[in-house]
Amino acid sequence: MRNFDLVIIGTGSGNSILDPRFKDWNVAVVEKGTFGGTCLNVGCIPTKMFVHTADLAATPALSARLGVDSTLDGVRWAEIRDRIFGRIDPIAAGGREYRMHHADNANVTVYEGLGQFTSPKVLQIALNDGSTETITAEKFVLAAGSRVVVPDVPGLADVGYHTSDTIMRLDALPQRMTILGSGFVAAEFAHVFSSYGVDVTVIARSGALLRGEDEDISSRFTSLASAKWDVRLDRKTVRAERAGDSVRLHLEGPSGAEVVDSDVLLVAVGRQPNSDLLDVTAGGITTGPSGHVVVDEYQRTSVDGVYALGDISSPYELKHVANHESRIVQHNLLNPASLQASDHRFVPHAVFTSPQIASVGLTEREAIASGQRYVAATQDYAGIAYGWAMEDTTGFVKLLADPATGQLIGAHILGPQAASVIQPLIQAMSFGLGAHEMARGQYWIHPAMPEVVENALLKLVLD
Ligand SMILES: Cc1cc2nc3c(=O)[nH]c(=O)nc-3n(C[C@H](O)[C@H](O)[C@H](O)COP(=O)(O)OP(=O)(O)OC[C@H]3O[C@@H](n4cnc5c(N)ncnc54)[C@H](O)[C@@H]3O)c2cc1C
Ligand SMILES: NC(=O)c1ccc[n+]([C@@H]2O[C@H](COP(=O)([O-])OP(=O)(O)OC[C@H]3O[C@@H](n4cnc5c(N)ncnc54)[C@H](O)[C@@H]3O)[C@@H](O)[C@H]2O)c1
Repeated sequence: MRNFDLVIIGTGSGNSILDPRFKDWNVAVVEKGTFGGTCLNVGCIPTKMFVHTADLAATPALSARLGVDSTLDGVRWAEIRDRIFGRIDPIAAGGREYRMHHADNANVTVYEGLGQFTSPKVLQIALNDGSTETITAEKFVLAAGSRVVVPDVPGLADVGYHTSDTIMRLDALPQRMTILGSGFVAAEFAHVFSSYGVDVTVIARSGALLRGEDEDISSRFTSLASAKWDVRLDRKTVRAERAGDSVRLHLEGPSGAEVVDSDVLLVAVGRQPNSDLLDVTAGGITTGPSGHVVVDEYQRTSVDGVYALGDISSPYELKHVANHESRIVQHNLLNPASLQASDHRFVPHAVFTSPQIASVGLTEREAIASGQRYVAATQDYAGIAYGWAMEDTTGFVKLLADPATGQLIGAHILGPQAASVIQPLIQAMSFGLGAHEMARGQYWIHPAMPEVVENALLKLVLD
């Protein structure tokens, strides 16, 4: 059994831990799939590259309203797909090559295969070449991420469905696509494929899309989406079958039984942590009810010397969180006498759909549930000069603040460039800048989009 100073399992954010400071450590990296993990290969990066082209494809339909007539002549799917993966795949391959063969990594052994704990700090690896190797180490980093959940719908396994892992590599654009689910992945791919001209049906279990968002955001988005896509709310999916060339879903909803036929079915009902694949229980590592590895503020698991980061331990399932935690684990490995804690106070997210959505801090529902005193203010994009230029009629910024201190406790945006417009609000919350101080303590470029934030801040009625 080979012994290491450090074993890292997973090459998503786990792969960023190693730098020259680890040159004297004997390190093993274990990866069962494509180097670089979810974000690079099947997540954030390719999806946003598709979203950018979808935004372009959607522009002619929007610009006629402003007196600029143009037409969408076509979407060259195969060319878009091959350009995107022609850029990403070599990055993944280059990362693998670097870790496996570059002189910088002379102290690193890469094992390509599935790692599973057999006892505390003992990992058995089923290598891709069919052999098995068992390794052990003083320290471990669990960075094995999460995977797509497939719901238990009778017939689903036999009809041929896609997930976010496969949908971006379709051979050709379908005419009709059904998306089962109503979260991040559903909202982003519905925008991508509908902008390319695909007829999209979205099936939601509950009465709203993106219902984890602030209620005002979720209800505005649900009504905008329902005008563009065939949105079926409050539906239970009871069965799936093939009907000729179509995938048929049998649903039950407010008006009884119905069927939806489409050429392609995308299943997007969430992700689950890979703690079971890794058999962390055999490694003595505690998991919570959701299967996430339990960590303390220093990213330490229940076993001394074993750290975890990213989707395997984080309910946020976001790349910027995995990256932050990876920096914390890196520091704590190198500085055991002065541990740093992760900062999860203000974790933002954005949904790159149309319109974009971005959020940080408490929703109004959460603020009410917390029992704390708060004030809220809303500013429409339509009320600022750049909103006039865009003739935007649906976007808004909603802020929540503590009236006693002036500190922001939540910010929610639906509208153009929401993911960028929200950044100064994240900064203010992270550094404790008061709402009115933020509004009046700096210039706001006129007439630019962030004026929507300035005006929302000024509307907050503080003590
Ligand atoms: C479609 C999609 C779009 C997304 N878009 C965004 C976005 O825009 N912004 C954002 O912040 N987040 C986004 N995310 C989420 C983001 O991709 C994840 O939060 C992030 O990649 C998690 O990183 P990680 O390092 O924890 O895990 P991963 O990147 O998943 O890495 C885990 C690695 O571990 C390997 N592994 C797993 N089990 C084992 C084992 N037993 N043995 C060996 N290797 C193993 C896996 O093969 C994988 O390579 C998106 C996710 C999806 C699916
Ligand atoms: N822009 C981003 O940051 C981004 C983009 C994509 C994904 N992600 C990450 O990936 C994770 C996974 O995304 P996702 O959209 O798959 O999950 P999600 O948790 O965002 O949404 C899943 C949705 O499916 C619904 N659902 C669950 N079971 C169902 C069933 N049996 N039938 C119908 N609906 C069902 C849920 O109610 C929920 O609305 C997200 O949590 C997110 O953190 C992030």
